[in-house]
Amino acid sequence: MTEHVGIDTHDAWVEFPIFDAKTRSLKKAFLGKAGGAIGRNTSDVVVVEALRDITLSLKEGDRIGLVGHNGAGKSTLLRLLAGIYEPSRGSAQIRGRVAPVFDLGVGMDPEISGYENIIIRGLFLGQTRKEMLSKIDEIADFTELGDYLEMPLRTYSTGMRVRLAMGVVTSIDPEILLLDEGIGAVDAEFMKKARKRLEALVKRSGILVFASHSNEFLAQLCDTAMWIDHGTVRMHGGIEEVVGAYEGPEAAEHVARTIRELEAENEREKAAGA
Ligand SMILES: Nc1ncnc2c1ncn2[C@@H]1O[C@H](COP(=O)(O)OP(=O)(O)OP(=O)(O)O)[C@@H](O)[C@H]1O
Repeated sequence: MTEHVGIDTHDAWVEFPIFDAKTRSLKKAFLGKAGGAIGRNTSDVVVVEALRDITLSLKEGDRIGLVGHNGAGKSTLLRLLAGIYEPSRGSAQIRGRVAPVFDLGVGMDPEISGYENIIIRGLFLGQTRKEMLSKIDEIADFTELGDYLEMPLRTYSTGMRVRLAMGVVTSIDPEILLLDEGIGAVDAEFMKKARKRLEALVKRSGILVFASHSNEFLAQLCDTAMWIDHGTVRMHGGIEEVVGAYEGPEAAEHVARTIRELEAENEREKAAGA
């Protein structure tokens, strides 16, 4: 039986043709320190091979973090999973309602107020105006933006925009949540609150895929990790193990400590609530 919510990609590639590249002498795929390989396709056009041979299977309850160098392909993978990019080779099958929290500008209008943007972003994510109106007070409370919600969005800082986007996304029950780096722009206290909502959301159903350079955030939100290296999957496993292989033992210890602290905090909250 096919599960209702799931992600399956098979040998998926994403290539960007670059028609104005000045690399006439380029014969073979070239690998730099940052970025995907630069090569040529069958029509001899220069292409950036942002993702190569990505085979990945995620099911309900999976919370996966993406790590890797600049230009490794993390954001491209999120866009592939969001259906923004089609694989140029191979296949990608996404089942479930997807909510991407990146490109914070998408589905938002800088000239209208925070309140109006909450509605607009909800519509962009497939909600009706009526549904959004019934949730708007709760979302407004969650964002803690107060009177700023009456102000045009262009007056907001990055972190304030992320608060708005997180409020909308966690209120609409997406089945697949795709988060990019940008959410690191919120302060520690808000992150704690957002994490609780995200955890609850992922528990209710759902899959989380989160690309970040912050091991702290990764440890807080994910339970497995995938190391993307020059567009390919280098390693997929427990978060501590993958961060350790990518960054070394100190980073792995930081992850382990963060997980222990979270567990202790959850225990304390449980005891206080009992
Ligand atoms: N629209 C595009 N056109 C051409 N090349 C692109 C495009 N988007 C991404 N790339 C290339 O694809 C590769 C992967 O980029 P991507 O943004 O996915 O990396 P990333 O792992 O998210 O990096 P970072 O950690 O720096 O955000 C890079 O080589 C980049 O140059």
